[in-house]
Amino acid sequence: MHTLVLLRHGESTWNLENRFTGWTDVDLTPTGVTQARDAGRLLKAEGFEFDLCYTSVLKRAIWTLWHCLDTMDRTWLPVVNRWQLNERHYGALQGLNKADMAQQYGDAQVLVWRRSYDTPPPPLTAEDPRCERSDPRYSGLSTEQVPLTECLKDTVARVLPLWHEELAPQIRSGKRLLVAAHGNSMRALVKYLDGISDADIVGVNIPNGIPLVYTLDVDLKPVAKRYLGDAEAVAAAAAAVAAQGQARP
Ligand SMILES: O=C(O)[C@@H](CO)OP(=O)(O)O
Repeated sequence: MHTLVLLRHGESTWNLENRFTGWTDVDLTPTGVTQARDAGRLLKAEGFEFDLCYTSVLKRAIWTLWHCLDTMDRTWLPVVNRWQLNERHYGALQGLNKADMAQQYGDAQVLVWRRSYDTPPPPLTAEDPRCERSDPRYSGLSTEQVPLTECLKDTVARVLPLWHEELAPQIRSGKRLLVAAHGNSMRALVKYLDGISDADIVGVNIPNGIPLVYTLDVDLKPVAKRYLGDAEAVAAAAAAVAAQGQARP
């Protein structure tokens, strides 16, 4: 048996402002820092140990991992940053308010943009100042690898090769992994691990800063899965994420 822990970043400044974020590199809020440290406390209290950590190249996930590890007194653990763990690219919606968009286009359209498997939001243009193609952290990628928008299917197409080529072999070799990532890069991985259909993934929302623990068999098939902490609080936090895409009453 293997243990894998996934952790969505704590609340970010744009989570608080209810703005589509995607590849925009925004910071944690004080609440987000507290959530990350609480995640570390929960993991430590249950005696979790890790050999290797993975995160994205976006600071809300990086800081979440650092705060979590600091709370566990494990800042010395090796950390690998991979752009493939970045949040799904939100295209031309990046920076816009989710409730405003629901007011303008309707809750159903915003749900399609946020949660459908294969409908991407409208793309950025390459000339848009929000476009990340000239960002030095992506200088090793081809132009096409830096997306102008993504649906979840596109995110799956970059997360799964990382899973098969790096994460899964590390786990098989006996390493205990902690992966700090984002709502939709985690949904991509959860969809694969749990065999969730394209239709059912629409209803899956990942709360901020709560460790999700998988027990995997020798073939890396999940035999158990649980969020740490109070189950009602976890459900309420996931429901709050789902509600972010609704127009204000
Ligand atoms: O804006 C985003 O990048 C993501 C995560 O915060 O939002 P959503 O939950 O709408 O996919």
